[in-house]
Amino acid sequence: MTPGMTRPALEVRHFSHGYRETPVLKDLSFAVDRGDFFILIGPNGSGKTTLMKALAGIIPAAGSLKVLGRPVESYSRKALARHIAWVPQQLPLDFPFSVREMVLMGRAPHQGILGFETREDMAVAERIMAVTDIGPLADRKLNCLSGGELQRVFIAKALCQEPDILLLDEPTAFLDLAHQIQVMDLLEQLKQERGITIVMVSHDLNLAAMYGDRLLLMRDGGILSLGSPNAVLTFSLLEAAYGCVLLTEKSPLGDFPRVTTVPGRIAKRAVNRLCRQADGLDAVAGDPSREE
Ligand SMILES: Nc1ncnc2c1ncn2[C@@H]1O[C@H](COP(=O)(O)OP(=O)(O)OP(=O)(O)O)[C@@H](O)[C@H]1O
Repeated sequence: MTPGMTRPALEVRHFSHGYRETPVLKDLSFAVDRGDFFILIGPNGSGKTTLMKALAGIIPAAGSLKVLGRPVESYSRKALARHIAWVPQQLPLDFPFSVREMVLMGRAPHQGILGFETREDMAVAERIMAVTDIGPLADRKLNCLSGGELQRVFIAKALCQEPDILLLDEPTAFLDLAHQIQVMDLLEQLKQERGITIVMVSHDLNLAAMYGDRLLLMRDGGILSLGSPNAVLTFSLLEAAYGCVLLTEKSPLGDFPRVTTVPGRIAKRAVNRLCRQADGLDAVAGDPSREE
């Protein structure tokens, strides 16, 4: 076994970051195991993107970060890019490049000083464009693509880096349902067949439940919970994080939870019904006019 294979992919110790005076990441410590599908969840503004940017080295953070057992500072920029690839949430639209050119840019960390593409670089790019379903778009300019197509191009560019660790900020945000599953299946396949560690942000708790090995639930710049989907996606933790009622139950698809959003009017009716039951007024059950 290669030295360092047993070390976590990422080790975060006492990570803190603030924008101006406001603390956004508050002393976070955790590790991501190699080959894990690790998903960050949490409400808007809880610090998920900031944490991902700090892991990707885009913004500084106080504390320490080890990548594959080595301090992140010990890597050159190019060496780090051979280990970690990053797909941001906000994708640049204004590049005057074709899809193929953009995907090939992912090969840069593997190229020599002159940056010429080899036959192998071209073959890797073509293979990855095929698996990400963007082959037919190869000659289109980026500014002529839909949001979902652009998202798949940037995922393909990151995969072209052939990284050990893939960081993705809401990679399914602009995708239709079929492409959401296609991208998540592809990430799962990369994890299973190549041992790639996947760290991603998602607002989709059901995708997180179905694909995640471990979930990190953030609230207000801190870690509210870290563990398996069954441990993290509980009624009380989700209510504490999101401040709304979410129905959690065992999924009919496997040993993971299914989370259903509950509209306010239905939550209110359910609470009213429970209150009436507690008061011994069950006779009104079934009379919708009494449920409001
Ligand atoms: N460049 C910035 N300057 C100042 N404050 C920022 C900046 N970027 C983010 N913030 C603030 O930091 C906090 C965390 O933002 P962040 O984008 O990390 O949250 P998030 O959990 O990813 O949110 P979302 O789910 O909405 O994408 C928010 O209060 C946000 O307003």
